[in-house]
Amino acid sequence: MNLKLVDILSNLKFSKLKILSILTGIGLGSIGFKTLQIYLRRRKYRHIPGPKTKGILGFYIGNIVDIINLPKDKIFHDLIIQWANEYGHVFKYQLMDKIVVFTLDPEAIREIFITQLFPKHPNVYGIIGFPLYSRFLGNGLVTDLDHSRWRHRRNLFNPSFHKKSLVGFMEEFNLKSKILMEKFRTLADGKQMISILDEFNNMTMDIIATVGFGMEIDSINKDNQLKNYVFEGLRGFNRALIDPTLKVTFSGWSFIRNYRRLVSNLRGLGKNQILSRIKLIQDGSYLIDDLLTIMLKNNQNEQFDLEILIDDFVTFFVAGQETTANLLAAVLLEIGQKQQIVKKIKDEIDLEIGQKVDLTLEDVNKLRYLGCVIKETLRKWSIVPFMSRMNNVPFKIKNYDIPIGSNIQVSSYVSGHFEEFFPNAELFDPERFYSNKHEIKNYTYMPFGLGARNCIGQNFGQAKAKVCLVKFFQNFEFELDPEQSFRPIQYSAISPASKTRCKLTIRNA
Ligand code: HEM
Repeated sequence: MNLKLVDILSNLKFSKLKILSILTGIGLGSIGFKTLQIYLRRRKYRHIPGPKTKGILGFYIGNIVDIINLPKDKIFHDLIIQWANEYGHVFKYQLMDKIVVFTLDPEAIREIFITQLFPKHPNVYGIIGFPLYSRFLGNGLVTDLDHSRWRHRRNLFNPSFHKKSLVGFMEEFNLKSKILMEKFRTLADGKQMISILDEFNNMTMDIIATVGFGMEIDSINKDNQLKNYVFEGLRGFNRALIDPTLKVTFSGWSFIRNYRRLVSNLRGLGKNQILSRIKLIQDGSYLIDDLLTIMLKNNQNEQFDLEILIDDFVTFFVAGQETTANLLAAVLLEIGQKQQIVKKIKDEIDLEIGQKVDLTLEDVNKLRYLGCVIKETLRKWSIVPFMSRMNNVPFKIKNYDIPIGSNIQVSSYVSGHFEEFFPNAELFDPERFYSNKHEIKNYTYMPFGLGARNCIGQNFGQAKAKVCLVKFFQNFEFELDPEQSFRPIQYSAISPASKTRCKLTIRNA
C-alpha cells in the first residue's frame, strides 16, 4: 500500500515536470511562431517607407509606443499627419502585430473608392460589427462585408434618404430642435455652464428614434432605456477600441460581461420594435412611413433575416446620432472663438429666414454661408476618423507595390490637415469653401466617405444640423468656457474633448 503511494507520488512529480516542460515548449513555440510571423510580415512591407519601431518591444507591438508617448492634447491622427509630412503620400505603420498602409494620395484614393471599389477590410469592420464577443453593429449597413447583400439592402434604404423623404423628415427636425430650444430657455441665465454636446446627443437621439423607428422617447427631457443602452453601448465600444488589457484582466472580463448584457438588451429592444411593426404592417394598421416601415415594406416578398434587421436598428442609432451631435458641438466650439463668423451666420439667417419657425428644406438650403461653416468644420474635425479598405488584387500607390489583402487606410481628418491640400490648415476659415480661395482638389476632402459606400445619411445629417443651428441663432447668444480644451478627442468618432461648454443668454433680451 505504502509502496503504491510512493509510486503514485513519484509518478505525479514526474508528470508535473512533464506538464511544465510541455507548457514551456508550447509557450516558446508560440512566441517563436509569432516572432516569425511578425518578421515575415514586416519583411513583406519593408519596401514601403514609414516610421521606425523602437527596440524589441517595438518589433512586437509596433508604433503603439509612439501612440502612448503622444502629448495629452494630441490624437492618434495628429501623429499620422506628422508621419504624412515626413514620408509623403503613402507610408506604412505597425499596430501590434499588424501592418497598416496609409495613403492620402488623391489618385490612389480615387482608385480605391471609385474605380476599383475595394471592399471594407474584415479586420477593421469585423471588430466594429462584433466587438468583445458580442454582436453590436453586426452585419448592418456600415459593417456588412458581403457585397451583394450590402448592395441589395442599400437599394432598399436609398429611397428613404432621397430628397422627397427628407422633405417629410423636416417636420421632426423642426419639432425636436424646438423642444431642445425650450430646454435651453430654462438654462439661458448667462451663468450656468452647459455641456452642449450632451444636449445635442439627446436631440439627435430623439430624431433618429422617431423618423427611423417611430419611437417617441424624449431624451431631451428625461432618461430612458433606449438612450441609456445606446450611449452606454457606445461608451463600451469606445473602450473596447482603445483598451488592449480588457481581454486579459479580471476587471476587463467583468466589463466585457456587463457590456455583452447591455448590447443584448439594446438588441432585444430593437427586436421587439421590429416584430411589433411587422405585425402592424400585416394588419394594415400602421401607416407612417418611417425608415423601419419603408425597409420592411420593401422587403415584404422576401424572408426577413431578423438579426440583420436588428443590426440595422443599432447601426442607425450609432451612425445617425453621435455623428451629427459631434458636428454641431464642433461648429459652436470653432465659431465661438471667432465672433465675426458668428455675426455673418446671424446676418445670413436674419436676411434669408428671419424669425420663421417651421423651416423647410428650401429655407435651410438658402443658407450658403452656414453650409460653408459646416463644410469647414467637417474639414477640420472630420468626425469619422478613418476608413479602411482591402485590395483584393495587386495594387500600386506611387510606384509602391501594395501586398494583396493589405489594410489600406484613408482619413478625411488627415487629408484635411495636410498643408499641401489645405494651406494654413489649423486655421478655421469657412472662406475656403465660400469664396473658393484655394482650389480644393478632388479626393482631398471626403468627410462623408466616397463612392458606392459613402454616407447614406449625409443630406439627412446636414439638414438636421442646419435646422438646429438656425433655431439656436434665432434665439440665443453663447459664450464659450475659456477654461475648456479646444482640442478633439478620438474614439469611434472625433469629438470636442470638453463637450463644448458654454453659457447661454436669450438673444436681444
Ligand atoms: C456629420 C454627420 C455624418 C458624418 C461625418 C458621416 C460620415 C460617414 C462616413 C465617412 C461613412 C463611410 C464609412 C466607411 O466608408 O467606412 C458613413 C457611412 C454611413 N453613414 Fe454616415 N455620417 C454622418 C451622418 C449620418 C447619418 C445622420 C446617418 C443616418 C441617419 C448615417 C448613416 C450612415 C450609414 C448607414 C453608413 C453606411 C453606408 C453604406 O455602407 O452603405 N450617417 N458615414
